[in-house]
Amino acid sequence: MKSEFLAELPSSLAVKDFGSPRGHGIVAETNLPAGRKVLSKHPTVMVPNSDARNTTCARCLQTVSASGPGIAPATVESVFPCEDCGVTFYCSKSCEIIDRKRFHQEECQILQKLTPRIPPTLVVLVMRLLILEGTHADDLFGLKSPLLSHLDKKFETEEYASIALMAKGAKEFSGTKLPLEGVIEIVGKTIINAVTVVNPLFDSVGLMIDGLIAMFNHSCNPNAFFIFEKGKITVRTGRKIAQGEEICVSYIDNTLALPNRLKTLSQRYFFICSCESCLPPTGLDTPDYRNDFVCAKCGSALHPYRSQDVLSPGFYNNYKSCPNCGIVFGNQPRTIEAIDNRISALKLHDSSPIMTTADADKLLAKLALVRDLKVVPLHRSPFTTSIQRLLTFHVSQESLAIALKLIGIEYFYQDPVLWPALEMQAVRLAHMARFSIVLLLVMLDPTSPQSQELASDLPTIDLGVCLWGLLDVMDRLIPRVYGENSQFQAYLKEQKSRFLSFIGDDYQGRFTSQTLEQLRWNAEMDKIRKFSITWWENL
Ligand SMILES: C[S@@+](CC[C@H](N)C(=O)[O-])C[C@H]1O[C@@H](n2cnc3c(N)ncnc32)[C@H](O)[C@@H]1O
Repeated sequence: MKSEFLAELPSSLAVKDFGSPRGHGIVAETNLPAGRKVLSKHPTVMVPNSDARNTTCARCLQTVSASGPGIAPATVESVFPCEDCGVTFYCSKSCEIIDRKRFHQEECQILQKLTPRIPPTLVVLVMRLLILEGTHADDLFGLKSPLLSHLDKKFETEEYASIALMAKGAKEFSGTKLPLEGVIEIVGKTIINAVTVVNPLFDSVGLMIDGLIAMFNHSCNPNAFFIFEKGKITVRTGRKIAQGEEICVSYIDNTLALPNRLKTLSQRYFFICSCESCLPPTGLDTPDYRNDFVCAKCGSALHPYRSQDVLSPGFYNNYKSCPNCGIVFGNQPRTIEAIDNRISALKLHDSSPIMTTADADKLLAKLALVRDLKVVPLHRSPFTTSIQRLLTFHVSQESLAIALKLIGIEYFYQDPVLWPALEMQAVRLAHMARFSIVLLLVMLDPTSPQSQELASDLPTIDLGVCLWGLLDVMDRLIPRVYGENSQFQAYLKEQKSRFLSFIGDDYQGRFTSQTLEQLRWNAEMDKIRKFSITWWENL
């Protein structure tokens, strides 16, 4: 496979053709240890989310604050608008000059005409690709290469109609000379190959596309992950990878149970996953806890969903009775299929992407109904995904009391089951960071109604010890996950000094001179666990 963008592939990696339907992927050319940076580059094209353009630099996607004041790590002090269009913002003159040269010169005129109706993020991304297409003969981002677009599968579907519509818009706005079919192909490739850019707390800040990065295939049990800092995307190994092994990342929320993952991947990326977590069992598998249910009678875990043909109606048949207490689940209502149907009928994620307090309350009430089925463990979807959504909402609203309750569920009942090893889990770090920030906000403003509510519910807890322990554990983990001198580490240090200056000189020694064991960190944290689970059980 020859393409300009492949020139940037380091010698420790190679492109391999796996044939149809998987296509190309990246394999290790040497043994790689866990935590190794395997690739780091500025993506070919990035765009900030449309609703965050005025807080995000269009060139490097660093933000003033991504979601909610005081919560998300602000990676730049300020951004300023382009003087001509006023729509695109930059963090520095150098970002503006580079961006203007590559895209914005042309894009600026388009945006001036379109203001105030700025197209959706994906269309802006495609317009930027079209600008590059018009100015570079080389195949900079793999558009002329065999990158998959899956247009054949979408033809005559609703998705195809919406792709054609987006392509029409992008063609018209950009004034490209490419025929419509060519633009449709680019939109198709963009949908399959674009990557969501997130900050260290996993809030989405924009979209990017890059030919080389697009070569990484998906696994529901990935051995590598992406991180984004200072305008660059970096691929790091999450565990040891042997020479010849494929390097895969996860495209989706991989806390989902198998049927939900398959559905998401086929709807969003148009493929049936062939990773080890989705393939038929080998007989040597360890249980995949994401697929668990619980026997309502005896409470023991059931590990279903390892079947020859996961998409057939017979898929659920191997779980008709509890292997522990022997109770026969019968035809209804407790077969796994029936449970899944009841959960789907609740339409948990029917609400619009913008959540309101009423939506959040409704979602929580529906989750209580799922809890009452007594067969879905807390670490299984839909709890994982829904609790994430609720947390993002409540943290952005600074509803700290409910946020802390939800965080307790996530931290004590979901993460340790789904990601038992703390090391190399960017997602666990993100959750710990969010946990620590919520605690810090409660402590910084003890007179707020939210803090008062927590103080009356948790009168005997030492929040300072809980917070200090989290910061301490993260301090040790961040360099392994993000590498040395990361922005995330600097952000964490800032939080540590905020905390230390808040408690004052007289008390600092208590924290800095004692181990977490001496501080009885686990015992204090356990109070948050009990507080959360009691709230959840009585919801
Ligand atoms: C971002 S591209 C990855 C590069 C792609 N293999 C290619 O040759 O262009 C995503 C596409 O690769 C394929 N793919 C990625 N991961 C896969 C997996 N685990 N199982 C099957 N196909 C996969 C799917 O066709 C998917 O839509």
